[in-house]
Amino acid sequence: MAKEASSSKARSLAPGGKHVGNGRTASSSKAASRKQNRKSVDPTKLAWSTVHLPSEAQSGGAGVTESDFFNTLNWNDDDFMGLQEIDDVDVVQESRDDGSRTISFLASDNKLKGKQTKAKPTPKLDFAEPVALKKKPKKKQLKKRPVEEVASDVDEHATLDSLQDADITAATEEFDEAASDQYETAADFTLPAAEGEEAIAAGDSDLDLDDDDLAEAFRNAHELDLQDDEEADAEFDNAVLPAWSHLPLHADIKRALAQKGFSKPTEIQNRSIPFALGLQQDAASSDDSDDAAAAASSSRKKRDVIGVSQTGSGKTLAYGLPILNYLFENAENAVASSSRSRSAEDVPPPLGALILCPTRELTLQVSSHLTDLVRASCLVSDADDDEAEISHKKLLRRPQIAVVCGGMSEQKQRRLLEGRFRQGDRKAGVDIIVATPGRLWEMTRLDDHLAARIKQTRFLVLDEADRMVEVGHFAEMEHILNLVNRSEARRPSEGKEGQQRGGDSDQDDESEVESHGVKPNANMQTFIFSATLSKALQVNLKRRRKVQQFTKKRHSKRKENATTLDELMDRVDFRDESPAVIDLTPGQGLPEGLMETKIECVGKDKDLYLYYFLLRYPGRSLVFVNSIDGIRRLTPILAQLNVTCYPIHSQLQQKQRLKNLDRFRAFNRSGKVTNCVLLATDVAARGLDIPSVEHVVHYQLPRSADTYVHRSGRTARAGRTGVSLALIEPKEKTLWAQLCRAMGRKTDIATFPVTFSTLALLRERVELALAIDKQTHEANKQAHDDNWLAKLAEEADLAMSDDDVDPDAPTAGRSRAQNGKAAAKLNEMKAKLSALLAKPITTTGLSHRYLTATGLQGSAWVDDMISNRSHEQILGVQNTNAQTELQSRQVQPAKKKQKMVKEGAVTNNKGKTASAPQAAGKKGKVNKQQKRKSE
Ligand SMILES: Nc1ncnc2c1ncn2[C@@H]1O[C@H](COP(=O)(O)OP(=O)(O)OP(=O)(O)O)[C@@H](O)[C@H]1O
Repeated sequence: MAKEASSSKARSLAPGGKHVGNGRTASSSKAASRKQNRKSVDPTKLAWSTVHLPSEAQSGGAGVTESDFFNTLNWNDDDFMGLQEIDDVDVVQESRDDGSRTISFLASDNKLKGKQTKAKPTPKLDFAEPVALKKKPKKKQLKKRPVEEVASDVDEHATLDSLQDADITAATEEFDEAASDQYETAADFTLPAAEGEEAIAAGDSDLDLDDDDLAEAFRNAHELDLQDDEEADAEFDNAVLPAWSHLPLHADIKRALAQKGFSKPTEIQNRSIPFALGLQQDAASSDDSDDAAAAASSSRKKRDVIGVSQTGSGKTLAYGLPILNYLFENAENAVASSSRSRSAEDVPPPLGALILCPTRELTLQVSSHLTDLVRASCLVSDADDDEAEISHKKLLRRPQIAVVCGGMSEQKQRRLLEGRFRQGDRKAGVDIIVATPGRLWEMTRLDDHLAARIKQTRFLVLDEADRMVEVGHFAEMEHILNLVNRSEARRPSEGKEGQQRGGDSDQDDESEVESHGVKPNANMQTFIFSATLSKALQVNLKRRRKVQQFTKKRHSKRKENATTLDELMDRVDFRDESPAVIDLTPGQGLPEGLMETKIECVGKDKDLYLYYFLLRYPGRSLVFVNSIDGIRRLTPILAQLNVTCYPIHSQLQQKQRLKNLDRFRAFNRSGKVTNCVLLATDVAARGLDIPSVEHVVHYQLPRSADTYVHRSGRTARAGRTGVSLALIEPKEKTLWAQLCRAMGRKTDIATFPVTFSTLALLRERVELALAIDKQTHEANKQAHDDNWLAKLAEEADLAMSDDDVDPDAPTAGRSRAQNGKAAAKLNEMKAKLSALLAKPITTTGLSHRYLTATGLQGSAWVDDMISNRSHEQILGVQNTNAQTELQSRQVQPAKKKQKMVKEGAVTNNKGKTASAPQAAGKKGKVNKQQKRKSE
């Protein structure tokens, strides 16, 4: 075997990347002798140290403040995040005759984390002949610490250079104790972001090593140890999860489900997974049973599925589990076969699944949901250790998921798509791509390799399908679907036989179109899911084969009168002649636990009612506004009123969008839901799964029933309860009636009970906040105009006086004195509002100074205080939640009437509760009449 050795310095600036260098000036004889003492070492045993951010970060060298510095960093690139380095280590690459290579790391003992007495010196990592390692030693009791932590401990006291061998040994002894399993250590080492959910969501958890040689060395290290996992791969005991026992999912997936506490499948999962796995051949919906197409398609084992079920019912796993199951079972085969075919013809390996979602946040969430399950499937518990830990060796074999969406670095997404190194192959590419159509097409059209992978995808998912195919929304969808679609001439609708195939063979139809050197996958399974796929759409999807729709004539006609229905039928090339349709929506697609309610009020009072609701019923509330301008107006007003709110809309930077979502999701230190508001446009209406959202408020009505359903579905998820409140102004009444009609609603929803005396007390606060906002705007505008003028004057080298005002400017004529006056007024209003906000609201008839003087009411309040039931901000009322309030009014109509009268609401002559402005107006009239009488 001819060997040709070369020494290299490797560098990487990727998260989790390493920088190996021997660039130290080693002119001394000491250095020379150190070189002589070098031997081949396991890279995972080296004492890597974390690379810290440049000192500008601390000094603000790149800007005025530290945050300025961070703002100047391009976070879309990798900067120094996660980089680790080591000096004085040689990376030696040796080529063999057969084309394989070996990589070894040469270093002296003092470069290791500890003494190497326990571990055998690592042999050269050999691609061709992996060396079987010793069985994994038992874990020690001491808790494992990540390498970075230990390495930074060392850094704190001295540089590696200056440390004596003994010091290094002492500093790393603790780590050495803990890291008895070298490959778990390696996994910690190479997956520093693996502990952070966000990183996983963004796809950072992969072995994201930029340097090929280094990563290959790690890969080999991992591969060598993979054989150790066999005992953990034991059969799953179905008694642990009896409700899942009828679904033959991979044992590790069942372990993950148990670990996540998903004790039984949700109904959509229960009904759709059997079709996807090929267990059930009749369509789930009974009306399909007489359909000859169903019989025809029974020859096909694994079915295409169209799933419709209410929001929050677990649709992600309904399509995710069959995909993961396929990939878990076929992982090794797929990679092995892909590498074979690649070496022969250089054909890109097929993609496992392509999941298309309408929003960026949803792509991240779907990816995170599936990654979570994949990670949970890799948990192994040691007999000595109660706590299960992730086996990174297992994780390496599991499907990799990458997100492709706008607003984030395209370059990084490209790199993530390459995936990590795996058996017998170089980077085999990720298995699952979760993408928004825009960015995916942008990347695909310039990348034949990616296009070829997509073309062969085994699964295609359209999540929120109705939205995805909405006319004019995702022009790029058409291009992507064209990639995976077979030629139109081969579609079943043209009457050609032979499209149905059982089994999973991907190479049995030679006549299909070829481009990019590959054919679309004849066995691709298509999953289409949404909470709002209309019945008509489902029926037509089932009958699509009967419709002669693919002639060019019809195609052009469709373009003119296209509907969502036609779009979906025309665009998706189901391989299954009659996809299984599982529709579990009883009618409107709203979750069972949702309590809908409304408040009718004049438009200018919406802010007041919103504030009332948010103050009276604290919790996690999602407020939908129709426009970005609306959000920009409301955010500062709520902030003035001390309501913690985070905006989210499409014009916000993606980083900020995600940050705001995270803040909204966050729990406080004691693990409780924080009282906060997410102010959102419909960018957050679909799919987002945020735990414990108690209220959804439609500040403005959506323009379609589907959007109303999706917005409302952000609460009452996964079997929980929640409230959806619509604020309806008079001009929205027609729209509301249309929405109700579209949802097939016969009776209107209940009006939310409002305590008008409390509302009146809040009016002053809201009016002040609005005035402050207006004044601030004016002041800002004035300052902006002044600055502009001053700048022009400065550039022209002119002196400015009060008279030098642009006569055409709207604020023209305002003197400095006037500006000063305005500022003083603004400060005064702010002070007044602060004083109001500092004092809790006191309900009528109650004095918080002289509790005992307020009789029964006061003593009841004291009782409530003692038993912790009183409202924090409104004295005299109990801390009830909106659901209880609504329920109690609905359950006790008689009591409700009484109470409403007591609270100031007026019932009209039809016995219905009057809407708020009506009530307020009538009350005003009544009071005036009484006043006149008494006079
Ligand atoms: N079998 C299960 N048991 C318990 N909880 C589950 C199960 N499957 C999924 N979930 C949980 O249910 C929640 C909602 O799931 P998911 O987001 O998939 O709903 P969805 O139907 O896609 O909602 P939407 O229509 O709004 O997109 C998630 O938090 C998920 O973890």
